[in-house]
Amino acid sequence: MTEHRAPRPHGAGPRRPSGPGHPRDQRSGRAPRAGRPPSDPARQAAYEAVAAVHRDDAYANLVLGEILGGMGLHGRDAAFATELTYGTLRALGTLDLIIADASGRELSQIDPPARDALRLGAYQLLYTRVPSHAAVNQTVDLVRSVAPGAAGFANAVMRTISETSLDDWLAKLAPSHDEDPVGNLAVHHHHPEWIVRSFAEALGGDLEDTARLLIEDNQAPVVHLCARPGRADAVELADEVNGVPGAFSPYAVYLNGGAPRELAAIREGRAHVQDEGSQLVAAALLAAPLEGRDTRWLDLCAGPGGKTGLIGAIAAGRGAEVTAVEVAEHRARLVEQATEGMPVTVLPMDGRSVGRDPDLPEEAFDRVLVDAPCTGLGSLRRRPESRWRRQPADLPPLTKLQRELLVAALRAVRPGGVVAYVTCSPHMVETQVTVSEGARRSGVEVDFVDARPLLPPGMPGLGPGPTVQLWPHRHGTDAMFLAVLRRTS
Ligand SMILES: C[S@@+](CC[C@H](N)C(=O)[O-])C[C@H]1O[C@@H](n2cnc3c(N)ncnc32)[C@H](O)[C@@H]1O
Repeated sequence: MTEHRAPRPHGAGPRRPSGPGHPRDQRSGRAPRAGRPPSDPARQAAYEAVAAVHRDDAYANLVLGEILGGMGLHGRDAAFATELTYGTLRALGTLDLIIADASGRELSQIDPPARDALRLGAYQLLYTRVPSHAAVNQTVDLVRSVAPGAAGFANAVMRTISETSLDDWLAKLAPSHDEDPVGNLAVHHHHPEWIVRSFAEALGGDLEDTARLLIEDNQAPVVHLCARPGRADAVELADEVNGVPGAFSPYAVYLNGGAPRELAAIREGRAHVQDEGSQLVAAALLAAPLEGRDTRWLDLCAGPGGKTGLIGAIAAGRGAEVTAVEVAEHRARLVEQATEGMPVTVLPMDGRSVGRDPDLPEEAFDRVLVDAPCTGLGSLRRRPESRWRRQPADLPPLTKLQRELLVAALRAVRPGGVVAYVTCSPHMVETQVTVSEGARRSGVEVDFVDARPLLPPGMPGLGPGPTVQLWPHRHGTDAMFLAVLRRTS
């Protein structure tokens, strides 16, 4: 196993307190022959993952697992590779500014393999405890193996970066806080400006709160389990998995580490992995007061089945039946797997066909969940690359689809029934605007139900209602949005 931890050198500039380090660069001064892979498998794995994300549009969480498995890396090597991969991908925009300045070149003028190796190298220099000489030498070795002609260039760029502390780089390259506070936050906390602006808008313009959110977005989230009602109890499950019961959801357990798929409770279908915020919004739909029949529930965007798994387990205890709709066939199959043994019927079809398909008649359901496809800006903690991949141009087609699905849901629900509209994005265009436009265009009369009392008592920071926005920095959950509408005619 390669050793990576080292005490932080005194006076080494602002670095992450718990970042990995390398105690001694055993290769210092020794150059490998061109074309040979560098000796450090963790850095090689991180490079392969970052390159695959940029070259093949891969998802880091998926591709890194395959790479680590293929290279047989585990323990501290795997942890170091993960930290380098995720940290580099999160900080990309800021690292690119620094590399461009240090090299005097546009990033587009640097060969992609050398560019990705430099990004990993700059991350080690500025955000970890890896000693500078190790970061420089290992990066030059890596560049020598992936872009042999660029080793001298990489050496010069890395040395230039290493001569300035992170604070000084940020002071030089970030816009001033007074003149451009959003631009300043974007560079300091590694988010594109348009995303910072959208978060600030959803937080009522409070930039200090926005900064807290951005900081939280750069942390790896705790894994949450959902103890399926009727199959597991959260307190007992917490004991079983050496976790702790969640702060808000009665079904939540926070894991202290380890691989969830190895847990017996997951294998046996007593629990599934699910962010606590997702549990809360799904349970809120079922907590809304309802007069009359309460046995036909609809989940209009079900794949891969996280919320259907919770709703289906509650339906089993309340004598209800769930229709779960999912347009992507492979995701519909995942819903089937996630709801095995539950009173759930999965329909692999377009949720917008309400009223046009006999399986989805109008005015037929008592409770409907629309967990709409969205930008996912509320779960950036989980997908390190997605903040740089998402673009404002993604919004118009997504919001059109969201509106159409909400209209379909309002037609599918019976008068007196309730619809929960949910997104894992706090962007106002995907939340408030979609809800008000969807309700207006649906052609049915609706009232907003105050969603706050549908969440556990005493939850802080729920705002003025009637909709609810959860936040990573306030609730430790993804930034889930919830609006509950009752059809009145
Ligand atoms: C945010 S995800 C739902 C997550 C899911 N509720 C869960 O908790 O696991 C949105 C889902 O909607 C599906 N979808 C997109 N367009 C759809 C449509 N027109 N009809 C039905 N499902 C759709 C996507 O394939 C995706 O699986």
